[in-house]
Amino acid sequence: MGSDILIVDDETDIREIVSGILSDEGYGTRTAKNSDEALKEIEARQPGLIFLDIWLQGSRLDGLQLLQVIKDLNPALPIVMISGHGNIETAVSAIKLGAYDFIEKPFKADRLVLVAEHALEATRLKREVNDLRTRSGVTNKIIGKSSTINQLRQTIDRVAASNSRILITGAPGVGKELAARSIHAASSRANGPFIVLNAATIAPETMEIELFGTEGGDGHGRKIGALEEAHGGTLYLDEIADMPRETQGKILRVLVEQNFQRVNGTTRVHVDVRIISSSARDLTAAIADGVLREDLFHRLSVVPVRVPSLAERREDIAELIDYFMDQVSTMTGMPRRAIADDAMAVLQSHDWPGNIRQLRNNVERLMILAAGDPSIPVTADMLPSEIGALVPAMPNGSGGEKLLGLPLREAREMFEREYLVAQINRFGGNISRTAEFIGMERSALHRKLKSLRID
Ligand SMILES: Nc1ncnc2c1ncn2[C@@H]1O[C@H](COP(=O)(O)OP(=O)(O)OP(=O)(O)O)[C@@H](O)[C@H]1O
Repeated sequence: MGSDILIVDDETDIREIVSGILSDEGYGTRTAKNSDEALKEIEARQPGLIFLDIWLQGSRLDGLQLLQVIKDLNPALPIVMISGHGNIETAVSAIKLGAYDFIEKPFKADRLVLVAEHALEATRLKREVNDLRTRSGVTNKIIGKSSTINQLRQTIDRVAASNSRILITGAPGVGKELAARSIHAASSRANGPFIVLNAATIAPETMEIELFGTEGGDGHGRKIGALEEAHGGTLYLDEIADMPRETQGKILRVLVEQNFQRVNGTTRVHVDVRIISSSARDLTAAIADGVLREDLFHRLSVVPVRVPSLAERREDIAELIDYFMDQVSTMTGMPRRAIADDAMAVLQSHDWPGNIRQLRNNVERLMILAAGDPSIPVTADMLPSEIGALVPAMPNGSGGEKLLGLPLREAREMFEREYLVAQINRFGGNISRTAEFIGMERSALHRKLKSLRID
């Protein structure tokens, strides 16, 4: 059976006709003659789509009022208004209130079916996009409560409102693109496109086609470039210093003139695009080396924004891990794992040269590889070696991960125990030789071994 459609109209004929046409198409239908019946049906089970008469005579709420109540209950539920001949203005106000579309009486069966199909399809796509966003982690949520990340949030809010060009700097994987997306989402261009062009991943010879598009020829078909696609929105130019110098000159012209020519084109294309650029490189050095044009740098960097590295905000690590666990779990269905104190201590003291991206990858790897019962917390020795390797190893060759989860006194005892056992073994159990080597009196070593409970 197709989706479940609720038809709300005070006229019996209309209810029957609409319901008949839609059930012939394979949809499940229900009907209601007034607002209370409609709300009861929605309460019993949420329909996939509602056809709603604008007037709804003899009803406690008229069509427009009911529309508002339903939209408050569930903003995502699509509603198509049924409008009488001559009240198009009301139908238009219904659309402003959130209705998906309207059909005007008398209507043709084809038109009714088409509108139903479109409304259901649009809702399905919206749901799918949301779902994919959550699964792929492409959300605009900036996680963290550290003062450095709060400062970044404030800067984003401040710069979003202006239309100025922004240059975002920060180490690889710190969240520069996420910051750019957040700026776009908080700006007046939020409903326009956000287009990403990563100069580091595009071959220099195709850069201009990607950026400006082409009229075709030269073995390429016609193609719209990123600048044109971003019209009315934001273009994010990632790794700006990786652009060929010649292209940099052309970008500079676009910034000055707000228009450009497609490759092999003859006319100029006018665009309204906000440019946010970024780089993980030291741009002063890139300018000195002649890699980045200084004039372009100044044009792009009207407002500089720096995203702090993860090592500058270690207090956010626990919350980030929690967030990524949720994300990976939604994405893959794998259960979340609790992190034991010693493992958390290692994760928080790691340097994270790949920043948040590396942390996210490691959380994912951990969830895939941490063997055993999912209800057992992940301990330090279960962490990927990439992270554990930076922790000093213990004398017995095992990783020293556990040490970091302990207070100094216990950590020292643990180390001394492992150290002494290894030395005694090295000297074949000979306490005198061990004492001599480690620089202790024989009697002191005996006392030490006793206090550490080493036989
Ligand atoms: N504060 C944060 N909260 C939640 N997720 C974050 C945060 N910062 C970054 N991420 C996530 O980390 C990953 C890397 O972020 P992003 O791609 O924005 O980094 P980048 O600095 O642009 O990287 P590159 O230097 O490689 O271009 C993304 O999955 C992003 O969603």
